Amino acid sequence: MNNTAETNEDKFRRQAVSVEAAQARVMPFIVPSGTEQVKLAESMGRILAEDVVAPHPYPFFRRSGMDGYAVKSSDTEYCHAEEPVLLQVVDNIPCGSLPSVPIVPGTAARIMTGAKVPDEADAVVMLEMTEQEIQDGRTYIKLKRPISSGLNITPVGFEISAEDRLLEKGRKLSAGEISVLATFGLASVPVMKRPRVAVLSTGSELLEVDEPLQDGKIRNSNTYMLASQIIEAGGEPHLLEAIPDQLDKARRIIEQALTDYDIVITTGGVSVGDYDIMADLVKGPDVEMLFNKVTMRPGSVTTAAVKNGKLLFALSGNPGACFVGFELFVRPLLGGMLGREKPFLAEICAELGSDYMKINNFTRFVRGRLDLSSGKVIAYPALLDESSVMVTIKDSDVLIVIPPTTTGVQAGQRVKVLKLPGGGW
Ligand SMILES: Nc1nc2c(c(=O)[nH]1)N[C@H]1C(S)=C(S)[C@@H](COP(=O)(O)OP(=O)(O)OC[C@H]3O[C@@H](n4cnc5c(N)ncnc54)[C@H](O)[C@@H]3O)O[C@H]1N2
Ligand code: MOO
Ligand SMILES: [Mg+2]
Repeated sequence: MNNTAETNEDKFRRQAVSVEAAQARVMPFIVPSGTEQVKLAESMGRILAEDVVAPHPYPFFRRSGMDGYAVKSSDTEYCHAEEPVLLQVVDNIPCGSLPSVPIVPGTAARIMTGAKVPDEADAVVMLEMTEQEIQDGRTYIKLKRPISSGLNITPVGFEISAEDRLLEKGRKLSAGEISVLATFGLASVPVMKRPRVAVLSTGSELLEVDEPLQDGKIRNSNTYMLASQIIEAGGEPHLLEAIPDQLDKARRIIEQALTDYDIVITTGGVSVGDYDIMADLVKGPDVEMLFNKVTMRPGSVTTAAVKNGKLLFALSGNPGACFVGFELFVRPLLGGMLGREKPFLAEICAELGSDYMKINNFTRFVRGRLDLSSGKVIAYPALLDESSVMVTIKDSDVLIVIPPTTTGVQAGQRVKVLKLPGGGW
C-alpha cells in the first residue's frame, strides 16, 4: 500500500474533461509507425502505406464474356430464322491463347470465356445460340438472329484505366483490396508497421487463464480482450507480466515498457482504492498527465499520460470500461499512427429500440446491438451494461451514445451510435 492522505486527496480531486477534449489531448502524439513490405498473402488486415496506381488498364485486352464464337456483327445484319447466315469457323481460341487467324467477312472463331477476342471481331455469340454444320470437311456455324456489335465483349479498361488510383494510402486491406493488388501484380505490398503495444494488468485478484479458479479471484480477461482490440485496430499486442501494486516497482516496469514499446496500456488500479496506484504513477517528474477523469460512463476514471512522446493509457479494470476506453482513446491513436484517414469509430444515427432510463450527468456509451431487419436502423441497448459486466460485450456491435440526462431516453428517440469494428453487420 502506498497511499498517504495527500495522494488520496489528489485521487479524489480529479478534473473531468469531455471525451472530445480527452481525445484532442491524445491525438497530437501520433507518430507515423513506419512502413514495411509484406507478402501479398500475408497482407490481410494490414494498412496500405502508399497509394497504388494502375500500371495498365483492366481488362488489358478485349475479353470474351461467354463460351461461343467471335464474329463480325455486320455478317449477321440480315439473317433470320428462315434465312440463317453461315460463318466458317477459322480459329479456335482457348482462354490464355491469342487469336491466330484474322476474322474476315463470312468467318468466325470459336472462343472461350476470358480469351482475347480477335481484333476484327466485334461480338461474341454464345454457343447455345448457334448450330454447327460440317460441309466439305469445313466447320460452319449457323446464326438465325442479328447480333449487336459489342455483345459479350468486355472492352479494354472496362473496370480500370491505366493510371487510375486503385487504392489509397491508409486503406485497410481485405478481400476486395487484395484481389486488386493481385490483379496488378503486387506480390509484395507496402504496409504500415504495426505499432507495438504493451498490455499490463494490475490486481492481486487476477489468475492466469490456465489457472484453476480460486475463491475471491478472477481470471484475467481484460488482457486478452485488449490484445484482440489491438490486433483489430492494426497494432501488435505484447502481453507483459502483471504489475505489482508497489508504486516504485510498478513505475520502473512501466517506464521500461514505455522505452521498449510504442504504446503502453494498463488495466485496473486507476480509481481511488487503496491499491489503485495508477493515479500516482502518471504523475512522475518526467511524466505529463493528459487527463485522469473523463465525463463518460463507463470509464470515467480513464487516464492517459505521456513520457518522451509515448502514450500510457491507464484504462479501468472493469471490463466494460476497459473496452470502451480502448475504443475511444487507444484506437484513434493507433489509427493515426497507421495513417488512417478516419481513425475514430464511425458514427451513425439510429432509433433507440428500447427505453434507456438510467439517469446520468455524464455521457454514456452503452453497448448495444443494431437491428436493420425492419428497414430502419434501430439500436437496442444491452440488458446488462454496467461497467463491471463482461458478458454482453460479445453481443454488441455499437456503442449507443446517451447524452447526460435527468429523465432517461425513451424508445423511438433518435440517438447517435458508434459502430464497433468487430460488430457483426
Ligand atoms: N470509491 C469509489 N470507488 C470506485 C469508483 C469511485 O469513483 N469511487 N469508481 C468506480 C468505477 S466507475 C470504476 S470503473 C472502477 C475502476 O476500477 P479500477 O480501474 O481501479 O480497477 P480495479 O480496482 O483494479 O478493478 C475493478 C474491477 O475490475 C476487475 N478487473 C481488474 N482487472 C481485470 C482484468 N485484467 N480482467 C478482468 N477483470 C479485471 C477487478 O477484479 C474489479 O472487479 O472503480 C469503481 N470504484
Ligand atoms: O469508470 Mo466507471 O466505468 O465510470 O463505471
Ligand atoms: Mg480500483
